[in-house]
Amino acid sequence: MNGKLRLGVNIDHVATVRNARGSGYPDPVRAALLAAEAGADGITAHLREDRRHITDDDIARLSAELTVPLNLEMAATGEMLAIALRHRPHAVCIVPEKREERTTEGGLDVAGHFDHLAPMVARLRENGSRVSLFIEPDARQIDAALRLGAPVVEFHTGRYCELAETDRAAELRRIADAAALAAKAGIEPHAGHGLTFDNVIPIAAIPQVMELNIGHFLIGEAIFDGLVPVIRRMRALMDAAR
Ligand SMILES: CC(=O)[C@@H](O)[C@H](O)COP(=O)(O)O
Ligand SMILES: NCC(=O)COP(=O)(O)O
Repeated sequence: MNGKLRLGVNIDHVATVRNARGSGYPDPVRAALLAAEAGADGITAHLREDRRHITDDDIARLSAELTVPLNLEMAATGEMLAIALRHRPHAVCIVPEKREERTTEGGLDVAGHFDHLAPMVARLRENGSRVSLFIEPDARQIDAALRLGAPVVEFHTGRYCELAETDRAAELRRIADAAALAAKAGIEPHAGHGLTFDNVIPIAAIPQVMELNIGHFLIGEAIFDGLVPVIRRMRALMDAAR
C-alpha cells in the first residue's frame, strides 16, 4: 500500500458554532468548499443521532455541492443506514455512539457486534459506498473487519493524543502495528481523532496509513489564523512526515 497521505477535513464543529445560536452561520458547507480549495482531499461529517452539530440538511447539501469525496460518519442504526443509502456518500465510516458522551470515546466493537454490522456493511457496499469501521488499533477488531469485508478501517487516535508526549511510544507502536496488520490483510488503514499540529507527525509517518481525518483542532485554530492557512499547515506537516 503506497501513495500520498490524504487529509479529510471534518467540519462538524463549524456546525457546533452555528447551532449554539440556531443561526444560519457559520455554514459548514461553505467551510467544506473552502477546505477543499485549501487542499483537503475529502470532507468528513458525523451525523450524530442527537444532531448536536451536523444536520440532515447539511448532509443533503454536502452531497449535492461537494467536489471532493464525502466521508459520512454514523452510528450503526437503521435510521442512519437509510440516510446513507439515500445519499450514497463516497465513504461511510461506522462509529460507536453514546448520547451522553462529549465526543467519540473509543472504537467500535466490531467483533462484539458482528452479526448486527454484517448486513449493514453488505448493504452499504452494494449501494456503492466505501465502508470504513472506526476501531481501536486491536488485532481482534481488525480480524472482525476483515471477516465483514470492510475495505477500510480508521484507527481511533484519541488515546494517543491524550497522552503526554513522553508517554506516547507504546500507543504509537500499537497504532503502527495495527496499521501494518490491516494493510497486510488488504484493508486500507486510516486514522483520526484529536490530532493537532503537535501530535500529527508520528501518526502521519506510519507508512501504511493512507488518510487522516482531522476536525476539532483545525476548526478551533481557524478562529485565530483562518481555515485556509491552518489546513495548509496541517497538509505541510503531513507531507513532511512521509
Ligand atoms: C468519530 C469521530 O472521531 C469524529 O466524528 C469526531 O468525534 C467529531 O465528532 P464529535 O466531536 O461529535 O465526537
Ligand atoms: N474520525 C475522526 C474525525 O473525523 C475528526 O476527529 P477530531 O479531529 O474532530 O477529533
